[in-house]
Amino acid sequence: MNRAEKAALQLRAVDVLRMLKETRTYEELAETTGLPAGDLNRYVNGHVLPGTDRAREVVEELGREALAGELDARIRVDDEGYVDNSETVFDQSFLDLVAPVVANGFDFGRPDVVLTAATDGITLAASLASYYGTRCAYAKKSKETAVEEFIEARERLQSGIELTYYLPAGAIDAGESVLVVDDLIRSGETQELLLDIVDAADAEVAGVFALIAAGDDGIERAREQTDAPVGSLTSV
Ligand SMILES: O=P(O)(O)OC[C@H]1O[C@H](OP(=O)(O)OP(=O)(O)O)[C@H](O)[C@@H]1O
Repeated sequence: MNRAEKAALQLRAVDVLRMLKETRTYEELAETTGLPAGDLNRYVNGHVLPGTDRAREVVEELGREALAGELDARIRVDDEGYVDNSETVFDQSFLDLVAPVVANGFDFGRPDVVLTAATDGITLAASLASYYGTRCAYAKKSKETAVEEFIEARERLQSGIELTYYLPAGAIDAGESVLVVDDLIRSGETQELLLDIVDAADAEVAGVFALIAAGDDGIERAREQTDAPVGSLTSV
């Protein structure tokens, strides 16, 4: 890890601690983290940065658990099992905290492109792409007027409706590594279409990630389609 990477990790740990501090006293934060309250106070106030080992623990272990807890608190599930996660996908700052935890906590290789499906996956994909310093692309259910060539993926859904996703052909180049992400995975149909697009582009799958897995079907379906790591931050 070079000096800039160390500094970035230390700053991300401070971001995670600040988020946790919003709903905790320093004593409670000390209990959650196992770190001394005095040190935490200095980190949260920006007087001192946590060392690399501590920073890594905060971001990778504590961060993942804490963010999953925060995510759970933001999810609303209605009587029919439909998930409302607008509190999460509309909060770009929260997703900016999620990105490093996802990138460090799962075994995804560094992608060239983070790919999602419009609409709700876009803010997560943007945070991850920004974290990795790579491009973000999203497939849409309709064709953009001025674009001439598309990569298309079509599927007949369980409901019987036929769904096509379109991605401008230049968005992914052959041989590139693509991390496929979405806010939610339920049946896995959307992820399957995105994986088909990666395949049609002759690109490689770096991984499949969803913030929320509604049941196991979608995750299992994605695992059948790729050997790359597949995971979610939480499940309902
Ligand atoms: O695993 P699946 O069963 O395919 O479900 C997951 C998809 O459903 C939602 O999108 P939706 O199609 O509702 O479009 P939206 O993002 O525009 O709301 C969600 O954002 C995922 O893309």
